[in-house]
Amino acid sequence: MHIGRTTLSKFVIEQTRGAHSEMGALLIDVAAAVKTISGLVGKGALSGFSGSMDSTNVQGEVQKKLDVLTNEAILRHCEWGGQLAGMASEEMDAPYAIPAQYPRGRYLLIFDPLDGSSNSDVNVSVGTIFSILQRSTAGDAEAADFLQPGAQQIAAGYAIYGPSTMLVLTVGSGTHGFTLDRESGNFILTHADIRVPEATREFAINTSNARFWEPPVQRYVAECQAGKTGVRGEDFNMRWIASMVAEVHRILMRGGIFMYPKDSKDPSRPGRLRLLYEANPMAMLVEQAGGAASTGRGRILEVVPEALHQRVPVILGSREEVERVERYHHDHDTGVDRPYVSPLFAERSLFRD
Ligand SMILES: O=P(O)(O)OC[C@H]1O[C@](O)(COP(=O)(O)O)[C@@H](O)[C@@H]1O
Ligand SMILES: [Mg+2]
Ligand SMILES: [Mg+2]
Repeated sequence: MHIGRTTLSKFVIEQTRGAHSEMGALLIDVAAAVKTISGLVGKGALSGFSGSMDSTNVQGEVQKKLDVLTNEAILRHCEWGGQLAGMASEEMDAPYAIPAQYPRGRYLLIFDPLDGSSNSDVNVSVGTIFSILQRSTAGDAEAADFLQPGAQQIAAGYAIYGPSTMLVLTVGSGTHGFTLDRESGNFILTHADIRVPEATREFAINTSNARFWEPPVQRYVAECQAGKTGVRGEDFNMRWIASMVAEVHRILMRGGIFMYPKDSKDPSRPGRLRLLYEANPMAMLVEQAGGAASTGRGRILEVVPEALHQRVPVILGSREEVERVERYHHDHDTGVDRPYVSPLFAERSLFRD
């Protein structure tokens, strides 16, 4: 495909020809919503929408004004087109029913309208994540219709609102990036067939949670930190933006591993990130780009969902690194590995003679 002048509309019409031709129109509506959100987010403090609301969402998180506005933007752009049986989002307790006056279709759209929203007031990249599933029959969707393993996604993508706005998309045949041309208003294919480098030396994890991690993750991170002096024999670099979209985008561009693993901080939660509208779409994008996405104990895309807002451990990125972390989980679960000993307490450390 000729890079430079292929627009998103042209691309999706070509790629969804046949069984999923109606989905092309839905993706074009999603892209229109992304453009609206890009404008809103890009105004920054001038929009008058900085800061938090008095409300919390279903996960008990204080909603930002932008969480609510971006959610509305996607609902309004996508509800009328006739492709959808329903929508669900991080910001709504239950699925959104398509208003009676609009036609229905067989697709389900589930999204995180503003990912990394804690960053929106500090002018750091945020994003939108979305996943498209299908219902076997047309009609109004219920929550149970969304509870499908990620392997059944028909399409997935994210938008990143950074110095440039990009929409990164898969319809099951590779992962492709489009950059918003602000002059023409078109998304132009600028990153065809993105490939995640297999081996890398960059990791991303919120180390403030280190004491709550399981031993396999403590082992992996300790080995990265030990660098040249440890078993890896090489120095690693670390990044943490606190915006999953920005982390995944960096990994798609230059490799690395991103982890929000299982931890014991809140025993009622098996992880921080949400399966259906954060982990699954990102897992599909990363796998389609040749990377891997795991809970540490299995492929994310094979997790059978039990609830709309279910959380899941996430370890994704360059294949070799993800497989190593999986191996450490396996070693731990089967008792093969030695217990992790903090360097502070190891032989000839601060606390030993
Ligand atoms: O506060 P932490 O632990 O750094 O969490 C950051 C994580 O939370 C998230 O911001 C959650 O997304 P939301 O902003 O959509 O709730 C992820 O993007 C990111 O990986
Ligand atoms: Mg999010
Ligand atoms: Mg969000």
